Amino acid sequence: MDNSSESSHAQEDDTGSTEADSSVVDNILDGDAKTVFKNKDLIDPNTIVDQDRIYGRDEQLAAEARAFRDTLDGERPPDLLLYGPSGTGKTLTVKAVANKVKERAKQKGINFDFVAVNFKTMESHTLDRAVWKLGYQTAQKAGVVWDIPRKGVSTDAKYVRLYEIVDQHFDSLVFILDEIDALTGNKREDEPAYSRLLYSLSRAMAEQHVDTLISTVIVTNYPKFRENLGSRTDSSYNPNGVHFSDYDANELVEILDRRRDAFKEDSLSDGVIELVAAYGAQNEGDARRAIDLLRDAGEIANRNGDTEVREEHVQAANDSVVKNRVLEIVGGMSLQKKLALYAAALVADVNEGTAPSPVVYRAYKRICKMSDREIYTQETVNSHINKAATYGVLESERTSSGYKSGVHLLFQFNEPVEAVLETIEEDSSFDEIQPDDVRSMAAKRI
Ligand SMILES: Nc1ncnc2c1ncn2[C@@H]1O[C@H](COP(=O)(O)OP(=O)(O)OP(=O)(O)O)[C@@H](O)[C@H]1O
Repeated sequence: MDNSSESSHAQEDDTGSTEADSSVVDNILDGDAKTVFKNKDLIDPNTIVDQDRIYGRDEQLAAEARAFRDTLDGERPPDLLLYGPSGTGKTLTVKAVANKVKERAKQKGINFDFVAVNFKTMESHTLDRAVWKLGYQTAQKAGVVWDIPRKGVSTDAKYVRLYEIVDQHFDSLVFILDEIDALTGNKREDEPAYSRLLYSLSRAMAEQHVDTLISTVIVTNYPKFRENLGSRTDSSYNPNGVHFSDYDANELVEILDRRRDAFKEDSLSDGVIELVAAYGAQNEGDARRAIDLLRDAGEIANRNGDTEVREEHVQAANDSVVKNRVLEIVGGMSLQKKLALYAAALVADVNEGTAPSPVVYRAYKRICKMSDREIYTQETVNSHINKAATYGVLESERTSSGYKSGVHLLFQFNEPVEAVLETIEEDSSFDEIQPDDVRSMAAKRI
């Protein structure tokens, strides 16, 4: 008690004093850990959960198990191509099966392992960088030092060291290559880097670089990447395709239900899982986003000192996810693009989420006058708004119905209009604009 009054004193006397800060920290660290979580790992996006927590993917698990079974017979497993939208269990299922195979292989004295690499997260998408990363991860799995610098060593030399490690440490190895289509390489080269990488990996055994049985599993949202494979890769690379579709709300309920024990008993109130699943289904049926939302709701409950996660925590978590998504897109826009989008959002706000372009242009002109900005042509304003469409904030369609001035564009918001408005209004350049004035003008003209 005394401590807290001392600390508030310290803050008044000396703003930013470390004394005040450290007592806030001490209070949190010394206090009882009040948390709704029991086993947070279960809702960590990187955890590979056991098979009994994987829902509705029997067909895919079976296809993967059939392929990997060959390892146990001393054969090279066929290459796999796992495709489908984000967060649909591609990585989870293949790693779960690979872990099982690893256990069984060990019992048979076979040294099997898998090396998973995501190419999207690399800062450069060249073949050289990809081979370096593959080598680095493989060395980690083998428990040896990857002694090759990123620069100053040829790509060939990197391959040589990679194959040396593979050959010395594994009887059978699967490379799980996530988002390989990001590996575009140098634009001047006519064959994309991923095509060259696949070719090399598929030829490693035939060219006797290794005795290890090597195969690949490609995980992608974009199976069309195959159309750009070079002809030699195309003829040597024939994976078994496994499709993953997105989840509906009921499937997400089943998935989330199997992670209930991430929370303490009775700390998830009724309806929470269903609400998270409903938001998840709106978010393209992506289980990752649904699990993240459930965890975020738990964090909010913790921050509020609540012992139970309730629907209001889920709503708050979802609002913040939506706001961050909108901020990511809108935050990077130029002022003129923001003015155009703001006009569209204000019109949509009084018209159930849709905005006809002629009304938007009037609203835009009014906004520019209020804030003393240069007024661009209608064509430019439409094209500025269409830019937001490419990021998925809204959709635009050409129509001649529903509004008196002939053929025009109709903008339909995908993201909640309030989130767009709130995000733009945080920019101080918008302070002089009176949104209600624009809203009432728009309402009269629709
Ligand atoms: N059928 C399922 N049952 C249980 N959990 C699932 C299921 N599908 C996905 N998940 C969970 O959702 C999250 C995302 O899954 P995963 O990483 O496998 O997606 P992905 O299809 O590989 O996505 P991306 O294409 O973005 O790499 C993980 O936390 C995973 O555990």
